[in-house]
Amino acid sequence: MRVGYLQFDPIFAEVKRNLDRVAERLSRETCDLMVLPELFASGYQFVSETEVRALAEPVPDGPTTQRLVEIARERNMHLAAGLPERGTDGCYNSAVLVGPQGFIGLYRKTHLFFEETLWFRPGNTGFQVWDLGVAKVGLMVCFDWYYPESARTLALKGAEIICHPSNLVLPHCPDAMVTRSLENRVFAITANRIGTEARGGKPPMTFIGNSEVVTPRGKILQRAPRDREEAAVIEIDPAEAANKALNPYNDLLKDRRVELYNP
Ligand SMILES: NC(=O)CCCC(N)=O
Repeated sequence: MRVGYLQFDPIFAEVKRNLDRVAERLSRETCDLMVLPELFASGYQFVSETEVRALAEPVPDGPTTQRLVEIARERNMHLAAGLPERGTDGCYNSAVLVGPQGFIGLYRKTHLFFEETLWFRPGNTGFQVWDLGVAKVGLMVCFDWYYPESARTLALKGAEIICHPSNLVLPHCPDAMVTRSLENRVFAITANRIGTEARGGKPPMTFIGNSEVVTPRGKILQRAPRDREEAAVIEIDPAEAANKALNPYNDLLKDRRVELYNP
């Protein structure tokens, strides 16, 4: 199975331009599953609720999801990507999974970071896994990595690959995802953005790049640079995520002592 990430530098609010550039870049890639960053077509540093509402879109009928479906159909690939979603009860920092057959699923970011808490409602979908046939895939978004329960829940629900659209600004995640993959014996594909945003007189936010694919044994198969756009496609075997046995005496998930975990 060929999977990868598109590390990308969007221009804030230039949704059509960003989508066109992504479509052009993906027209040169062949893979089964490509992960794009969080808020990849809108940008990140919102300055008002009005701005968020203007850029947020319904899922799956909004333009970004529909364009992703078009690309998935044209390129015969699955895409996981982040976008601002306009729900019936407010806006969410969401991610969608689409494929050649169309829209597959929606995830709303559970753990909001920094000023996201001003603009978005906390996600209410919970962590979900979809069986693509070629692999079982789960979604989490950026700051969800800080909570081990995120990747653990996806692993317990059978995810072989965790798609992790991100807009990372802190330095720790790329190394931390090695542990998330190791402790859950899953593949993780983190797709981060690059660039800097400094809007509305706010302090600049610089995104750290370092998108990566990590194996269930914690091996980094590819990590992007900090400050260059990059599309990478790697051959993996999702079945490596099926066996949770560390040795004949230890099974990572079966051996959990849940009765002792409650604080
Ligand atoms: N957009 C985000 O959720 C950033 C999370 C903090 C970090 N890990 O950079």
